[in-house]
Amino acid sequence: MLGEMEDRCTTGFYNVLASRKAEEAVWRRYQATEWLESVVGPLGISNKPSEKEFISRLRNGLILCNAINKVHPGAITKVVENHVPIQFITREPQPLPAYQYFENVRNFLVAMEELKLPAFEASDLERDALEAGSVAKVVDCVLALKSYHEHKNTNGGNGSFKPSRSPMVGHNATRSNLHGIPSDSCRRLEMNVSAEAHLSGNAEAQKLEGELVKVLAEYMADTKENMGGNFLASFKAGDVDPMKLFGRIVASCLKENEQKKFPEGKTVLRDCLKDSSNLPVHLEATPVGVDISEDKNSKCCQTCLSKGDCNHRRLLHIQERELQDLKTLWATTRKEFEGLQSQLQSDLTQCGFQVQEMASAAQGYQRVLKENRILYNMVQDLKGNIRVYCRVRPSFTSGSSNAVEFVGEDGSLVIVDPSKPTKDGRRHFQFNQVFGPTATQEDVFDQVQPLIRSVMDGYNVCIFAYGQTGSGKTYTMSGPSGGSAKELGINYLALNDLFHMSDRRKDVISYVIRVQMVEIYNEQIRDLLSEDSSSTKYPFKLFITG
Ligand SMILES: Nc1ncnc2c1ncn2[C@@H]1O[C@H](COP(=O)(O)OP(=O)(O)OP(=O)(O)O)[C@@H](O)[C@H]1O
Repeated sequence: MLGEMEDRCTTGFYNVLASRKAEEAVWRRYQATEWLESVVGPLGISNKPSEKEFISRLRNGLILCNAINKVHPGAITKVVENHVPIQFITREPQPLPAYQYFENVRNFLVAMEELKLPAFEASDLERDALEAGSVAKVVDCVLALKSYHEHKNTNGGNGSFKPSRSPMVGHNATRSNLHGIPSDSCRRLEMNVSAEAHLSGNAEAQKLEGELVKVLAEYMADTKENMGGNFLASFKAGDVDPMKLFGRIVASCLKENEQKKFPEGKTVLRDCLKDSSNLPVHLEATPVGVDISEDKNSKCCQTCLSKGDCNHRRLLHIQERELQDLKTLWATTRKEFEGLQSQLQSDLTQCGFQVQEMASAAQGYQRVLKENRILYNMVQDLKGNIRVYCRVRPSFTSGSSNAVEFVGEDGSLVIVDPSKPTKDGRRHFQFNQVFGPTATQEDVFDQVQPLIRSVMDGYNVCIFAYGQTGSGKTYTMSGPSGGSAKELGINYLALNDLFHMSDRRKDVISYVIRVQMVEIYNEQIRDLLSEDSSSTKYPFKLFITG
């Protein structure tokens, strides 16, 4: 029966504290938000934020750094800014890259350490770390900074400052079975929390002790049917040792699962009860979350522990956490770097393939071009190395008898001597092609244009006009003087073509074009471009006319 009562008593006590802790945690979070806004301006979240909102907003460390710099100017010299205007910050802002906000958070934690103010672990700000206690640690830290700020403002920074700790105990706020204790007891446990924040450590402890006594007394009174005369008599007879009973109650508080959330508990209790021979045996035997044996060799730590606190141990713990955070960050960064490296590698390989493809395509193009050129000039050869065309000039006098009797498409021409209309007066000629009196300059050039391309491919070509005076040589080769663009002769059209082709191929080959103009007259060759009229230079390339 006593065991059952102990269990109910313990459960009820926990539930009251859990309920109170939850209320306190909310109130403290609002207090922290309000103070931060008063120091750094609007945070862009509601003034009564949820745990998630609160932590999300502090995650990049910017607000924390700015706040500590306001409280203690110069505490952090370099703050990594996030240039997102406050009005654009959503409830779930885009986080900075991990390494950037880690720098802010780390600088803030170091600055808090230097001010000897309670800090938290960087991992408490992680997105997934919203577990019991992690937000409370951040809130505690902000409120400690707030208290320090107020201390500085009131005392001008004189006198030592002792941050007041959260009055909460490490217990799971979600614990159920709230019905295990009368509801009016719960109500009576509600405290004026704003007044409590100003209580000293001793007064706070005394008040908590008073509340504990009240709860236990009320609970025992409410369960008087279990408190029969035998139980009270056993107290009187000394069968029940009150110290042992209390020890058992406390030991139940420190069950292994609770130890994880309140690892300092055993150390504190050991120190409290070390002079007592009534320390329950099973409390000694209960495994705890923190192994204090590691301190056995350190006299310094033993001394510290005897005072109830060990800064070295706390620092070691913080540094271990930070080391763990750094390891995680390092692993993430290495993974990102490896990803980038393999991406770059595959991009380079891809690039290499594309260059290879382009090179082989260019090679193929050159090969095809060469084949094409060979075939093209072969066709020109097949058409005949020497080609003779005939152009019939239109008659100047209308009505005069025409000597041209027939012009065939196959290049045949029949001439009739008007003075000999018999068979003897008819002469037949065969050319590559015959241009009739109506043929235009363009018709004639179409037939010789393919030869211009052969010139550009390195073949020698000669086009010249031959005929009696007034038959139209100059007209065909140069065009009439003062004529329109349509009447330009072969010389001009061929040169135009040469320059166009040279321009089109300029990326592949550079051409040098030279022009000579000579005249053969009375079997004398004369250079028409030479200033020396007696000059008889005559190696020519393109054409002659005269
Ligand atoms: N196809 C043609 N259509 C119209 N007019 C032409 C044509 N061929 C020649 N003529 C005209 O005939 C005349 C004589 O032509 P052109 O001067 O070209 O002869 P030519 O053979 O160069 O003579 P020469 O040997 O004396 O220099 C010119 O007035 C020219 O304009």
